[in-house]
Amino acid sequence: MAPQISLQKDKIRILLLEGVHQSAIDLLASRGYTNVEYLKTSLPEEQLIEKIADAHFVGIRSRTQLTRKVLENAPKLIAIGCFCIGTNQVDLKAATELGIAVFNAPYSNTRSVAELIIAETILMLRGIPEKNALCHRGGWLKSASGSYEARGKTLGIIGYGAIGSQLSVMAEAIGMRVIFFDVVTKLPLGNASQVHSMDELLAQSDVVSLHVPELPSTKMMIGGEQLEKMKPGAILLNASRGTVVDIDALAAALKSGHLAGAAIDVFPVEPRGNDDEFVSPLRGIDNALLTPHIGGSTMEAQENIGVEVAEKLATYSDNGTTTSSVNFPEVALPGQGGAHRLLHIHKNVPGILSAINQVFSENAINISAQFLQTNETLGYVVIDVDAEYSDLALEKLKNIPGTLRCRVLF
Ligand SMILES: NC(=O)C1=CN([C@@H]2O[C@H](COP(=O)(O)OP(=O)(O)OC[C@H]3O[C@@H](n4cnc5c(N)ncnc54)[C@H](O)[C@@H]3O)[C@@H](O)[C@H]2O)C=CC1
Ligand SMILES: O=C(O)C(=O)COP(=O)(O)O
Repeated sequence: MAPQISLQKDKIRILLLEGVHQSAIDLLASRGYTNVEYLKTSLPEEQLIEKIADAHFVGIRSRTQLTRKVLENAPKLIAIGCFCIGTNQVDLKAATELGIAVFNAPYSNTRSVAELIIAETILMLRGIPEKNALCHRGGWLKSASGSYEARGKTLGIIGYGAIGSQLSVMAEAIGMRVIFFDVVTKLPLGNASQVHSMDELLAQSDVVSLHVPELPSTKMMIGGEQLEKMKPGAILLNASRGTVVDIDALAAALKSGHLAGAAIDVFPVEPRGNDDEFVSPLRGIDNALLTPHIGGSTMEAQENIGVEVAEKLATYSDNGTTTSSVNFPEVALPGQGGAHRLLHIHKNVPGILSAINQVFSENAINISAQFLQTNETLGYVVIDVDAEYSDLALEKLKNIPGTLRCRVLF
């Protein structure tokens, strides 16, 4: 039977992991949600299952793995807030099948990533990581050999989305030639141009920067073969996802000297928190500039993300609005006035809508407003009724076969 959720705000439990910004807690409090458990790290699966068992909302960043097993053990969960861009850490199929809405912050940290990549481009073209490491060991490598200006060099961007396209504009501003490869035809900004294959991009670029999401099609998209196709002395930058690059092949390409350097922000396996050890085949390679997944970690980005995602969760909780959800049909809902609002999330299969409408006609319940939106998998119906009928309607609605979640808002 689908879980019934209709609670006073102080009974709504919110679990926030991975040290999301204080702005999220403040926003939630300003909307009346104070029952928040706050952890600075992600949790391993078993501990997560324990914590999430009672949670109505969970907030995570890129590290917490919300697997099907975890979600199936979260009977009260209404929505997930990814306080970041990527949603690959969530089993979206499972979330959708379970009627759990997922939200993220698609833009708030994009500028931070693009700025970091510009900085790294310049540092890598000058061989700074290696020179810096030598200085720390008492060495002194004062030499122009292998050091270049960014001006006039070719930057190849793989994935020309929110980050890739901003990077394109910034790179042109320092005099770089920009080419990009994307699976979708994109409007090139400035003088950038789209190339038709990744091989073409790899063959032409002095610096290659990856800005694709983690998808089955992007996993290991840069392996030994692709690294081989890069120009000798080229530089690889990855601030997308660790699984996009074959890290062992990259270590080999750096050790052989085929690549001049790499700046890597994301790794196939990352520590859960700041107290855990970072293990990687790239450790100890001086011309690898390694950063602990901080592409989007600026005060500005984190504060904005905190507000943005907390706002989406609070609004979904308050009135059922799903605008910009990554897996739910999008509905922007007006206030409900004095009515009680029933939210019915169901499998998108034939017959459910008529079963829903039957509940109201058979029980002579007047509907004051009704909203419906579907996507391939889900149907989302919102029905406003007089307060006196909501308990009866809820009871009947949640027993309709195919119901995933049903709750009432007072
Ligand atoms: N290091 C960090 O802290 C951060 C990392 N990220 C990562 O960066 C990724 C990209 O972010 P956005 O630019 O905002 O995403 P986006 O969705 O705006 O752009 C991604 C682009 O990649 C393209 N793409 C997809 N598959 C491709 C393929 N096989 N080959 C070439 N292009 C392909 C898409 O068509 C799209 O244009 C995020 O998904 C996230 O994983 C995002 C923010 C911070
Ligand atoms: O926004 C993203 O996708 C990121 O990778 C940033 O992740 P984070 O919030 O820093 O764990």
